[in-house]
Amino acid sequence: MGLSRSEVWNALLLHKQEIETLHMREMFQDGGNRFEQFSLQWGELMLDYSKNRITSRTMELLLDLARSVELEKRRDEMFDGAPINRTENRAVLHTALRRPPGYSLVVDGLDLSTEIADVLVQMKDCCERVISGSWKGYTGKRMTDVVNIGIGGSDLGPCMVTEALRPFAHGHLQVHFVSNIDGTHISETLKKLNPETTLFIIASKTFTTQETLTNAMSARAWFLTHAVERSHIAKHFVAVSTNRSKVVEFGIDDANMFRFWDWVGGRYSLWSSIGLSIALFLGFDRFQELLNGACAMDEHFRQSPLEGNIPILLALLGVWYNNFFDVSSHAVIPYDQYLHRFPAYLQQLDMESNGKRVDLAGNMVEYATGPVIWGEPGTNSQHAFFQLLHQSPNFIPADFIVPLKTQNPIGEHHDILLANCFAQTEALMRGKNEQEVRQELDAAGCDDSEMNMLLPHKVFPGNRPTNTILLKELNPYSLGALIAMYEHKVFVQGIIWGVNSFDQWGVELGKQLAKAIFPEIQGSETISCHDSSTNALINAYRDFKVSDSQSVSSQLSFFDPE
Ligand SMILES: O=P(O)(O)OC[C@H]1O[C@](O)(CO)[C@@H](O)[C@@H]1O
Repeated sequence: MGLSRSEVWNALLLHKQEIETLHMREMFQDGGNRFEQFSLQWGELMLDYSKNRITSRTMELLLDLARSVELEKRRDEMFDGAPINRTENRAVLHTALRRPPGYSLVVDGLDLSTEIADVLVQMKDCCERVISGSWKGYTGKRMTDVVNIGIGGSDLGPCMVTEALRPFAHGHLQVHFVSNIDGTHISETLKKLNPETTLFIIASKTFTTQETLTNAMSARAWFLTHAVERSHIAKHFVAVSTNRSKVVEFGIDDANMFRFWDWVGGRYSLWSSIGLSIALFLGFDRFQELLNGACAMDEHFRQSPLEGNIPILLALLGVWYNNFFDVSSHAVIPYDQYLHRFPAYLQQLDMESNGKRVDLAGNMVEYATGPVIWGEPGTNSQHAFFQLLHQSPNFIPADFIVPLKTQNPIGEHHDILLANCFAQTEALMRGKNEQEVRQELDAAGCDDSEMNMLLPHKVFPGNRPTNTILLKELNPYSLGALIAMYEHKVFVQGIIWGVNSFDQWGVELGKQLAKAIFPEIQGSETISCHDSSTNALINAYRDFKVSDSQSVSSQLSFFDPE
């Protein structure tokens, strides 16, 4: 029977109607300690989910929903290496990358732990050589800069982590990330670099990704204009990939390849050798702490009962709004500038995983799946889109992520930051009702006509749900745990919705069409084989290129409305 026709789904629909009119403000007033009831402490991480539109009955029903899809069994299948990525017939074992040494995991007769340990040793050795300066460039100088060239999972995770953990960096190296095919990205990055002291990491699981290979070739060409000798490439280019033959074909020394495996999904790969840029920036020990934090969260996810399990609770709350309140978006607001890339990272993790319209059997789902994930750090976001969070007709649930310790204790900055954060979740929950606005306007001396004009604009409906995730400190260990927490949240939602969270066929069509359009853009024929819109766009660009190459003035007249 389909999920949306199941008994528990119907019970949730009915329950939603019962509690729909309840306001969280009243729920907090109605005796009992909601915070105690709906919060969890796990090590140095605390989840406060009391500011949600839930009662204890809601949570019982949501937990029943989780049980009805045999969540625990499905979770164990993932950890044990069953081929749960069915459309690609692969296991999903990024969790194996962060297990402690000596933990054996045999899949298809192969002990993965030995392979994983070997690559970690290779990464550690590379880090030690680069950090100590014994890894020398073609003129005998030590490396000062590392450029990670990759895209999607081969960029977003390492980029987010190195930004988040900047205060923990060794200070011996700068890291740069080049992902976009837009030549601006690599050009602006290369401008800052000295070829004699730069190490390029070409990071691509498949080693066939157009953006990464094009950027890598441009980097190699730039390097060779300075270094001249091709043999120098070995000292300045390393690769991270599952595809040895393509790496060698590209011209990277076999010894300079750090491998990983097809059972590591791109968006789950920062724990693998894709994390080399992280390890180089922070030092290998700190990278290991990141793995340890993730491993601790894995154990929490595997062993805690459903009702005390942080990723499961977050996933169920997401399902509650997505499927029963028709909310299709979820905001993530870190109150920490170092986490400024965290929402972008989560977008791929969540949306590439659960943005699916068919279930595992290939049937269309009859309910919403993955929400749109978006966000920006506080307090900047307060001055950008919080207006909508507070007063739009529909509500958008949000996660507030808050490290209690600042790495930059200057003046009162941190106290003001946290005051704002706590005020926002309180305001979103409480709102401001008509009576309160009236009192305020009265006190300000408003007459009746002004009062009536202003009143509706100044009312805040409140009842807008938030989760607050407090971390004692943002450090490698807690960040590892935080990322793993979201990975498992996404996994749980995928299980509930019955989709394959580990493939991404939806990115293929655009890639295929771009391959067809590329030669058309470079040719001399007027294009007429697409729809009229696409033909016109291609032809406009081709015409522009011709006129641009003839004169700068014709370039300007192209945009002239006359
Ligand atoms: O690491 P690769 O193989 O270059 O792929 C990069 C990214 O491209 C995608 O396949 C989507 O286009 C992602 O899933 C992946 O993280």
